[in-house]
Amino acid sequence: MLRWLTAGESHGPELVAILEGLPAGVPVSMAGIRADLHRRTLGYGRGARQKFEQDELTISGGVRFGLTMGSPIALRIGNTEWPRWVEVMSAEPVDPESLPKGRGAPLTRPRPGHADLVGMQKYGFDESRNVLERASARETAARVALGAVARSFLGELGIRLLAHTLSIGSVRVPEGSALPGPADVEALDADPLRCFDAATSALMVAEVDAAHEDGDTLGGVVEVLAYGVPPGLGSYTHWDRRLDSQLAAALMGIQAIKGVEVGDGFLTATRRGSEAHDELFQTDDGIARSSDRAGGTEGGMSTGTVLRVRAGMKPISTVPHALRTVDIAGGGPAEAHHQRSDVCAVPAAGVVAEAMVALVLANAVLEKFGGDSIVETRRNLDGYLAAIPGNLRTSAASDPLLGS
Ligand SMILES: Cc1cc2nc3c(=O)[nH]c(=O)nc-3n(C[C@H](O)[C@H](O)[C@H](O)COP(=O)(O)O)c2cc1C
Ligand SMILES: C=C(O[C@@H]1CC(C(=O)O)=C[C@@H](OP(=O)(O)O)[C@H]1O)C(=O)O
Repeated sequence: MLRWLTAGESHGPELVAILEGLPAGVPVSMAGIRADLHRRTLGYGRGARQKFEQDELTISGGVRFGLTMGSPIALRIGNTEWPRWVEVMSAEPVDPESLPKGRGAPLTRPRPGHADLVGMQKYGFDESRNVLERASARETAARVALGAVARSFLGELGIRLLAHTLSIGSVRVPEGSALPGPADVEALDADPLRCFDAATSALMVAEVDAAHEDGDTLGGVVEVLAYGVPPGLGSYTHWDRRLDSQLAAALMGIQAIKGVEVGDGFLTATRRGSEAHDELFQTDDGIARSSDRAGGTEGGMSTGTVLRVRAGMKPISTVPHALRTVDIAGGGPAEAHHQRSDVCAVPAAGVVAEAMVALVLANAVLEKFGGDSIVETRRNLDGYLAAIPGNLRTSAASDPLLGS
């Protein structure tokens, strides 16, 4: 089993992440993790902080000479903003009078849609600094770093992931458009909205510009695709063993994600049964499916076809055209606190979603195939695929990367 944990605040000295349970021999490079951290900072509509803050990565355990050792992997991501926040985020007590006027001021006008108000109620704070510091999606940098390691493990087994943007606000990629594949990752990284359809991407840019001009914010939908996933990850035998339930929980665990779909999801619920499922037929090299509406899971297990999951993100809650709230210090109506924020962080949410799917799949792979070294895991996977009788095999056409 894979276990992982993150700690750290948005304006604290650093984020810390630990990943435990990965076999030895998995390649892990600082450059690879940094590349993923960089991808998370991209996207048209992100705020100023992404431009000036650098993710300062340190690997402080579990990796030697570029390979995992089987021991817990410890990652640290320094916040280069820290020098400006040393007093405000001091672990030691400080004299409140000595705090800088702006950054150190109590935040008493909770933002609707953010964690501010309920966080104060729940933890007994009289202003929201302690809440927003941890509720902030800054923490997703730590998850993306962990996801990069999980992705490297999956890559060793021929599993490749990518994320792309399906919609921004009301602008959506046309239904039935071609799916991007592993070879398209560079093009997706280069697109301002991580959108595979150039015409739609241009409309999305205009949608972000319009929201920005209006002092408003936007959400949208991202889709994560995983190629090369073997059949049989997860299980129908119990609710929490289902791969789809684990994927849904992981995606919902990302800040601001309010809906998850597996495959065609809610659209499938509107179809008749005859139009909703993926029919099976025999080919020369195995059983194929006529379509991929299910998104690569049946009965809570991966089918061996491309895995496809979606996450819907609500618009950023720090709205420049400030929302109405109450000032809990003086009582009475007020405008919600606003300094700076992203107009739209959907492309970044896609990169985070990819990391979360990678962590879920890595865990599911280890649960099924185990192994203390990557050689052992690969041997177990190959043995399992080879042992599936010929009349039950999935056609390679279902997912060219799987090739079984
Ligand atoms: C990548 C990413 C970037 C975000 N950037 C901001 C931001 O700049 N300002 C903001 O108010 N919320 C931002 N959010 C959303 C908040 O983190 C989120 O609204 C908050 O945690 C409450 O959402 P919840 O109700 O889903 O927990 C971002 C979320 C993600 C995933
Ligand atoms: C710092 C990141 O995202 C932050 C997520 C975030 C929020 O409320 O979630 C609010 C913003 O932080 P601040 O209010 O300090 O500008 C974003 O910049 C990051 O993703 O690295």
